[in-house]
Amino acid sequence: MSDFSDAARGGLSKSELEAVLRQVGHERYHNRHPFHHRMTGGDLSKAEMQAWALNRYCYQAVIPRKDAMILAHAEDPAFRAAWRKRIEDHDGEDGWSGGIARWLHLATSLGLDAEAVKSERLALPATRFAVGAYLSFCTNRTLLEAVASSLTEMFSPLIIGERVPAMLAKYDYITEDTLAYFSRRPEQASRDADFALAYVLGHADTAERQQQAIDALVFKCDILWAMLDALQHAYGEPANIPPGAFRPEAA
Ligand SMILES: O=C(O)c1cc(C(=O)O)c2c(n1)C(=O)C(=O)c1cc(C(=O)O)[nH]c1-2
Repeated sequence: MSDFSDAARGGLSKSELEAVLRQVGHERYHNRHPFHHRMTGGDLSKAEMQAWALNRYCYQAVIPRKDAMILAHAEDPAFRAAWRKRIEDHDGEDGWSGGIARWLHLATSLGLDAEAVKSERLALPATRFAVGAYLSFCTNRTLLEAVASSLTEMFSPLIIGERVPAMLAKYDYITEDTLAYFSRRPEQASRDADFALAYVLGHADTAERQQQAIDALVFKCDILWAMLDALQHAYGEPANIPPGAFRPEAA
């Protein structure tokens, strides 16, 4: 396992920087998390699956807001034209015909109440803090760092490829319809990650900026990791459900 805090020392070529970024994902992406392994191993209770969907809704809901922050920081119209597709993917034409609506469908297919999910009231405190940290990172850091923080999407087709077949095989209450959200994501994520990676490789033109890009991706892996830590701590064995958070009987 690497400490990436000094990875750009002396400056890297574009291909070396790309290799470091891919190594960050290889070592730190949330497909390495025990909660993900329990999910793909068929070991989650239905309550844990519901808690995952309910908490993950908060992440989905913040994505277009952080992308709007990125748009606001971008001075190049061509950049904005490319990046705004991400907001359209999540919000759809009318707010409820894109990815957020499909995530809500996933949650309600698991038996959750749509209004309870949308209210985010029952999410874990750590989920709220993690998601809020992502939004403020993209608000307060440079455009390069915000774009680099989206590069976890380079690895999301991998985790989706692990998750979807396992969920269909191991949980009898999960169907293709439940998981419709994921059918479009790998293609969208590859398009978005290719664009973001080209931007980062083109704009991280000093050792300092390269290190900022690496740190941003490490930070984002930490966000995703912290969200699964919180789920495991709250709903795994023994359960430690914080006051006010989702309880299975209240679903
Ligand atoms: O299923 C996943 O594990 C996963 C991971 C990620 C990610 O790596 O950030 C995203 C998504 N899904 C996703 O659906 C999504 O729309 C998305 C947007 C972003 C981003 O940072 O802009 N990440 C992700």
